[in-house]
Formats: sequence, structure tokens, C-alpha cells
Amino acid sequence: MTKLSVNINKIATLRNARGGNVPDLLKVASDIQKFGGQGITIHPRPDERHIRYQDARDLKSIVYTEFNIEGNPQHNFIDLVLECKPDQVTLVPDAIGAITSSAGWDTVKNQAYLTEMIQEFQRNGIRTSIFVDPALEMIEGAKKTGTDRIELYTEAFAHQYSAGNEKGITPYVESAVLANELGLGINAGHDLSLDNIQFFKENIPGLLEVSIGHALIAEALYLGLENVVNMYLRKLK
Ligand SMILES: CC(=O)[C@@H](O)[C@H](O)COP(=O)(O)O
Ligand SMILES: NCC(=O)COP(=O)(O)O
Repeated sequence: MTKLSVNINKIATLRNARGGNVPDLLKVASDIQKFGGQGITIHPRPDERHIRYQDARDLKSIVYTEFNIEGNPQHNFIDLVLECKPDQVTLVPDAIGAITSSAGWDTVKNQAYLTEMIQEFQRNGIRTSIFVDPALEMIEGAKKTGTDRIELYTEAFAHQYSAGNEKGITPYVESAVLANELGLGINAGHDLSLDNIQFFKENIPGLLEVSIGHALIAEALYLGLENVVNMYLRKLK
């Protein structure tokens, strides 16, 4: 079975747009779990433009499924993760100010650094995952860091699939086969959606977890829109 971890960054984006507490991030996280979501993912960024560091602390007592915190292991992030002790930390090599994640780790060049980070989090009982492009040498490099899992960066797959190119899945399948051989757990995320998730799942052996945010929240808005417009119309009769 593949677990669905819902990334709630976009709920925080909407909340922050007005400065109040609508929508209520904690209530949304609770409801997602009530509706069957099997995990909550957040990706606090240094500028706190969506998830604030305090949100991570507050979510700790709300999330009873799997709590996954993603980010670049800079000092503040490391301290936050060690304080919150989520079930899983996913290390992502984001540049400061990047609009969103745009690459996986070079696990060969950064092997010593990643190994040190992985050991620190594992010593504190936190499962680790490293965000990687679907390239065999990056999977092998990840294995050498001692990480529990990798997260396959799926933007390229999503882009090619939406353009009608199903062959874009090939490097992901090859990477997953190798990861399985090496005993690495496999997560995946970025731009997964209702449109592409089934094809991805059916082709990736041993896919343990997907984290989905941007498309899922956009789809939820759209699929709820007719209902809400009609609820307003009824009140205005
Ligand atoms: C790690 C990853 O793939 C990202 O998709 C991320 O978690 C989303 O971050 P933003 O919501 O800031 O774009
Ligand atoms: N790790 C990927 C994630 O959490 C969500 O990515 P996206 O669905 O917002 O692109």
C-alpha cells in the first residue's frame, strides 16, 4: 500500500494572505486525517512565507498519523526538527528564496554532509528521507549516507506525463528497482495530481508514500466550488 501524506503548505499560504487564521491550519490537518489522509507534510521555508516555524510546533500535538517535515537542513531547520521530533524528516536542497523545490540532492558531492545530518536525525529517533532526482548514481550515493528512504522528485515525470509522454516514467522505475535492491524505502513527490498518480503508483515497485500538496489543494478547491456557490445562492434567496 502507498500512503498519502497531504502537504498543507498551500493552506498556510491562503491563511497568511489575510493575516488572520482563516483557513485554520490545525483544523484542516485534523480534518484531513479524519477523512483518511495517512500523513501530514509541511515544508517550512526560511522566509516562513507559508508554514511558520510555530505551525510545526503546534501541529506536533494534532498529527496522529505520520508527521513529515521537509526542508534544507540549515541550523534553524535542524533545531526545529529536533524539537518537534516528527516521524520523518525529508532533506531537500532548496536554494534560499526558491519559488519551490527544483532539484534533488547531489548525494555524491554532499555525501559527508548528508551522512552527518542523517546520523543526527536517526540518533533522535526520526526516520530520514533524501529528496533525489531519478538517477542511479544519486540512489547509490543516498544509500551510502545511511538514509532510511529516498523521495523521488517527480516534477519531470509530471511534466512529461501531462504532455502525453508515458516514457518519462522509465528513470523512476529504474531508480525504484535499484532502491529496492539496496533496501532503501521509496517515497515520491512534487506535482503529483489526480491526473498522474495512478499511473505513477502502478509503475513504481515498492512505493511507500507520496506527499501531495499543490495539486491536491487546487483540486479540492475546484471540486468544492459548485457546492459552495450554491450554498451562498441558497442563503441569498
Ligand atoms: C519537496 C518538494 O517536492 C516540494 O514540492 C515542497 O514540499 C513543496 O514546497 P512549496 O509548497 O513551497 O512549493
Ligand atoms: N514532497 C512533495 C510535497 O510535499 C508536495 O509537493 P507538491 O504536490 O506541492 O508539488
